[in-house]
Amino acid sequence: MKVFNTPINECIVIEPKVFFDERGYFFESFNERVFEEKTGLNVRFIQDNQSKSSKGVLRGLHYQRGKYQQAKLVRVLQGEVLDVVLDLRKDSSTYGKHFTQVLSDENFTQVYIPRGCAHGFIVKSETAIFSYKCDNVYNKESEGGIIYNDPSLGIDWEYDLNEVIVSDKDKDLPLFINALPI
Ligand SMILES: Cc1cn([C@H]2C[C@H](O)[C@@H](COP(=O)(O)OP(=O)(O)O[C@H]3O[C@@H](C)C(=O)[C@@H](O)[C@H]3O)O2)c(=O)[nH]c1=O
Repeated sequence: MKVFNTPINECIVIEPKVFFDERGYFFESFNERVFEEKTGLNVRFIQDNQSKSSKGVLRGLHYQRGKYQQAKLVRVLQGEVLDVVLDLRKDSSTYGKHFTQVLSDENFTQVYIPRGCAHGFIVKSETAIFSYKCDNVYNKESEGGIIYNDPSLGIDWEYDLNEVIVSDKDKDLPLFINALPI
């Protein structure tokens, strides 16, 4: 497993070691000991989530607030997405900055998203199955979000934004400047 820093503090890209043979492939998608050793992070993941989306579906940008903040370890089981992380930590030198990463069933790449960051993704393939671990439980009342097309963020989703499929909830999210505190 290889670990790479990103332009966002404590946000890490992980490339697992994949073993290919005549049957297909095998890899450890998460190993607590190796994760701790390579990242230096001590995170206890307690919830796993999975979603399936069609091409053009954009989910985000989402975060949970207060005592329900979540760190996430995200990856794609099938298909390809562009993943986006936005730093909302006012005390972070990368506050307001974002980072994008292609995640697919071919690159096996994972992104570790620290607490205090918003997260979203857009599906580039016909469908995509997205899977992620969280270090805190879901809490509806603690949800926060930022509108994906906020011009002040300048996120290049590498997709025609007139064609995206967004939930009603996500269409109503505020601009970054009006976002609820983390
Ligand atoms: C996130 C979540 C949702 N739900 C429910 C609430 C709702 O009825 C249904 C769908 O929820 P949403 O529309 O919020 O799902 P979705 O838009 O996929 O939300 C997710 O987006 C990505 C980008 C993230 O980073 C995740 O943390 C999460 O916020 O599932 C849970 O029961 N547990 C959970 O952990």
